Amino acid sequence: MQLPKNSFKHAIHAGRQQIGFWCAIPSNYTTEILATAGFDWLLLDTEHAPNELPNVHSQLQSVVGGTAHPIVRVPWNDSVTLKRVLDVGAQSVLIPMVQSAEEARAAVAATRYPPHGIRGYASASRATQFGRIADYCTHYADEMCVLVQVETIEALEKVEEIAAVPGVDGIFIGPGDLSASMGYLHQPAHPEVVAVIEQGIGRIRAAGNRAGILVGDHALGQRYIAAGSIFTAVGVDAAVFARTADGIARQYKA
Ligand SMILES: O=C(O)C(=O)C[C@H](O)[C@@H](O)CO
Repeated sequence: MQLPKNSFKHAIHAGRQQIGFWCAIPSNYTTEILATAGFDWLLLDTEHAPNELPNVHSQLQSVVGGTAHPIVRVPWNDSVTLKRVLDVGAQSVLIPMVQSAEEARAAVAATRYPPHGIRGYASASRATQFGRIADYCTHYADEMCVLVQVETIEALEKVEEIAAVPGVDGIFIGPGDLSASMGYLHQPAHPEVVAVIEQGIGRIRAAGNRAGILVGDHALGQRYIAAGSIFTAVGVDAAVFARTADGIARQYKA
């Protein structure tokens, strides 16, 4: 068997915009619906969603055949969690709250086998198609995509150093946590936050790395894409479901 190509990684390295959607609902059923909606990538969240590894496994199965490449967000920059998520077949990971180049190096090391890192070896994991991908250990890193989240003002100050860490394929600016760190909790679209995000995207690009963001609003999405965001999540399933349900209920219950 062949190691699957990571369409998302190759696209962002080639400068092709990747439009994504955030799966906060921990369900293989909703993930399957979204995987065939036309997005380029889906974020399977285990940081802020009640989601565990067996369910991530079924979400990864549910996207096969769709258009969207799955990216798993781990709850923390933790080598054990990353090892388990990679073993179950994730080729792309998003790692929250990376505050320095040292933490970014630790994140990359957790995804690489020795001598390049500390990932533990498993002979028959789903990642290797149960041992059927004969050259997995030779080529896995070519198809591995490591995205780190920069989401505080302190981390943004060091973004060039983080961007220079080998193996960091992209830097996602977390607008919610960044706004909180700026004193604007729950105001990710505050003009000062938006200005800092636009500058951050520009600095990541200027440093030769790739920037990503999450927006809940089309105009802001266009603005960040214009600023240089190359992987852009444009909605969150739980929020879309809640707002749509609220609207339908209001039509009858107002
Ligand atoms: O800081 C942020 O913003 C993020 O990291 C995204 C959030 O976790 C959230 O808005 C996704 O629902």
